[in-house]
Amino acid sequence: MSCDYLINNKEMARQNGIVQPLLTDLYQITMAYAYWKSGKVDDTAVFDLFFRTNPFQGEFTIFAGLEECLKFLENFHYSDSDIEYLVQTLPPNIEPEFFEYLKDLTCKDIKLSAIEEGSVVFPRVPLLRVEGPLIITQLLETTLLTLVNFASLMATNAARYRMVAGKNVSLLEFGLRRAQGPDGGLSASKYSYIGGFDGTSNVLAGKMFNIPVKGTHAHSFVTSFSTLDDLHTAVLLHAETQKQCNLLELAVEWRRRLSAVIDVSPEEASDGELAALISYAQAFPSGFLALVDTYDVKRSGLLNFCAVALALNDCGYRAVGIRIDSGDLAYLSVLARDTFHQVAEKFQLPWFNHLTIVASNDINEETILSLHEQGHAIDCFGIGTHLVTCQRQPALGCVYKLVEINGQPRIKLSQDVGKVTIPGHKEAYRLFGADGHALIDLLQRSSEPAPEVGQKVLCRHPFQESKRAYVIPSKVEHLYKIYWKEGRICTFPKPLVEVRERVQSSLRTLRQDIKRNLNPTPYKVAVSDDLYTFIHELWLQNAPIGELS
Ligand SMILES: Nc1ncnc2c1ncn2[C@@H]1O[C@H](COP(=O)(O)OP(=O)(O)OP(=O)(O)O)[C@@H](O)[C@H]1O
Ligand SMILES: O=P(O)(O)OC[C@H]1O[C@H](OP(=O)(O)OP(=O)(O)O)[C@H](O)[C@@H]1O
Ligand SMILES: O=C(O)c1cccnc1
Ligand SMILES: [Mg+2]
Repeated sequence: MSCDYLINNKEMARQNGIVQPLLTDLYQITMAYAYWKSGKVDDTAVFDLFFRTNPFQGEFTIFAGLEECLKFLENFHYSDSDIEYLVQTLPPNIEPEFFEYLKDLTCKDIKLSAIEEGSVVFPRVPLLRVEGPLIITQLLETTLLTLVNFASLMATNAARYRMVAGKNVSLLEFGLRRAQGPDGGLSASKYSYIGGFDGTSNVLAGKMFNIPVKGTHAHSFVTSFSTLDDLHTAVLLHAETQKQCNLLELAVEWRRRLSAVIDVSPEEASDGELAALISYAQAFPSGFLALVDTYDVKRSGLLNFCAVALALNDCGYRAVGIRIDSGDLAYLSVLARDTFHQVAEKFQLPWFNHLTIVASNDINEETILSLHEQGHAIDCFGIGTHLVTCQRQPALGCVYKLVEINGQPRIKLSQDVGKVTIPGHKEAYRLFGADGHALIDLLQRSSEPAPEVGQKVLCRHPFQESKRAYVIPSKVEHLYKIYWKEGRICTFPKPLVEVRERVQSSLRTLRQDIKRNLNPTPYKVAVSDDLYTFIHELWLQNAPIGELS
């Protein structure tokens, strides 16, 4: 606990400065005034934060963003300049006492219950339950939504990439340049890591969240060299003996010798590219990973890379690998691997077989699936645009709905049954079958006893009377923990690596057909018999009876 607290405090100090009470919609503050003016200061409310549909045509979502929500609650306070701004911005008839009220507002009376961050979650099951004074619970709406929506969408997207890539491939997030602004980029890096990426190219994300930072180099580095004369020095000190090696001479000689093995003439290969790779190798002799597609992978890049890698080997270093950023990634990666095998055999260097092949260039889930089908030799995908912009579905639709006020349930009706809210203060349970898989999520009224292992429970579709099933759970998981109460965090969020592990362990509890890419089976979310009756009675009470004329 003390260790968690330290981690938490360290990150707390680095909270994203723009997450603050005014990062909200104006209507939250105008409603707060109207509530205040109509004497609702002591009213208490319960809000549920949930989504209605899984993203990416999938049947699961990963819940993320909880830690940031807790930081927000902890720091919730209107500064003097916030109040000044509101005084200027709201209409002049606002009573000054309202601003005095806002000045003193904190989250000390809020209770926040939530599902553990990194868990698989499903439509309609509240991710957060926020209880407390009506005005403050209302004021939290937009900020909590913005903190949970993108985080969960991103973590889900990343987890889907991890699923299609499989566990033997590394995934790097390269998206900062394409992200929806700086904050979108930072969040994308953080939640990609949670979702199962291995690292990011985003240096600030690395520093802030302790995520491994990784990368190669750009085409501009290669094109900045045009001849071998562009090299300032040819020298590299030997890794062990520290003797001066002439890396340039060695590489040129290796290129000549290799041309027979690889069947490419050294005259075809670019000298500028060779100079660039030598220069990069001098700078990073132990971390030499070269971009090989600037001119022509087959005719230039591979030959130049192998020449520099063998020259480095003469100096006591092992190269790391290559990156391919254009062309047919299946074909070129296999070509590169075949080349490495040939070199390994010819020069008795077994490690050459295992050089890393990184692929990038507009990669998405479908590309990875297609590459797997075709066969490829890629060890690592660098993914930017499609991942961080969630191009396949740019938003998750979490909503924040009032379900109880002053102990009285509230229901929001809609012509669209899917949009009717499930009223009242509820608990959520995950029921597991004998084989260890999650079977169903069950919502109950909080006053009901929890379902028990081995005891038959009637699970009902919330709106379709005929859809119901008995479940005898082998395991019951209560999905909520209280994270915030009496003005403080009471369950500390776990460090990022543990949330990342939680994503994978939680996904393992889902049957394969729920996770498959094409036409996955929906996971069932049900309500208890009691809650079913409660919803429908309240529905009838609230739905006006029409008159036909
Ligand atoms: N073997 C493959 N199977 C399926 N998709 C692939 C394969 N190889 C590459 N791709 C994808 O095909 C697209 C190729 O895009 P595009 O034609 O714009 O790139 P390019 O011409 O190869 O490269 P650039 O324009 O950057 O020089 C990319 O999205 C890439 O990820
Ligand atoms: O393709 P993404 O998934 O977004 O990954 C990031 C891209 O960013 C880099 O180059 P950039 O796209 O800036 O230039 P290039 O496409 O001309 O290489 C890199 O080479 C990738 O192609
Ligand atoms: O390090 C890389 O290779 C990288 C980083 C960002 C974008 N594209 C590539
Ligand atoms: Mg690109």
